[in-house]
Amino acid sequence: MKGNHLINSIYRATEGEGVFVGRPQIFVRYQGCSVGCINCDSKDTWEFDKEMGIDVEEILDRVHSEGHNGSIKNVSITGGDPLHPSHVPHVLALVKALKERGYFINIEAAGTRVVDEIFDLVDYISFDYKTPSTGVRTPLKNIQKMNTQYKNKFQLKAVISDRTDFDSVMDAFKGLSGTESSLNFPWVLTPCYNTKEEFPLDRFINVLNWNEENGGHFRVIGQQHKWIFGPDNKLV
Ligand SMILES: Nc1nc2[nH]cc(C(=O)O)c2c(=O)[nH]1
Ligand code: SF4
Ligand SMILES: [Mg+2]
Repeated sequence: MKGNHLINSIYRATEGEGVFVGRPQIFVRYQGCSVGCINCDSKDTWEFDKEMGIDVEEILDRVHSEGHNGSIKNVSITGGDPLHPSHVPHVLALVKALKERGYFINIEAAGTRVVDEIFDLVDYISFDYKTPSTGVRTPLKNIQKMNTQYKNKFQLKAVISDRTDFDSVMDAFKGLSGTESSLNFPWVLTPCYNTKEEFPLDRFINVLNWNEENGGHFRVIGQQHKWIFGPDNKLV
């Protein structure tokens, strides 16, 4: 181990998900996740492998070189689960160092934890709403907290495998509508594109139709990188 940041990979690619789709950025992917989503597309990132430890200076060097020597200033911190308690102090140090160097930072949050010390410093949070097909739950109180504290700097992303998943997002939307004065953040539905499957055209069309038939509250945004490179490619 050469440092405390367990890192799976650092690479330049184009954002393939959510409201920033199409934007070039550098991904810093932490290694280690204990959330356990059934349909996770990056199970290779689950193990907390100490051999993958590097230090913050090395991350900063690689972010700089991957970003064409500092010309790309968008970074997305993902995983794995960058908000696992064992990653948090290291992610916090990385976020501070990147902010000092003028980077815009998005963090991918699994929806299971709201981590104020990190969320206060990053520019944007892509917060998951875990649907039934994941086997994991996002408590509504987490979304309420995001809506109160991080207005204008987060999106809610939900992977949709089937109608049950769509209905659970509708239930969350209706449940929160009763308690919140506004729900003005983007609700993004991501039609699930599993590893080793063909592009799921029928599922995609179903999600579009369910959204249209139920008030059109959500934005349906697929995983563009999987259309281009396939669902099993890494570093894209
Ligand atoms: N292109 C691309 N965009 C992404 N947005 C979020 C990703 C993730 O794995 O967290 C991801 C990813 O793996 N690739
Ligand atoms: S939180 Fe992310 S990396 Fe962890 S199991 Fe779920 S989808 Fe996979
Ligand atoms: Mg991915």
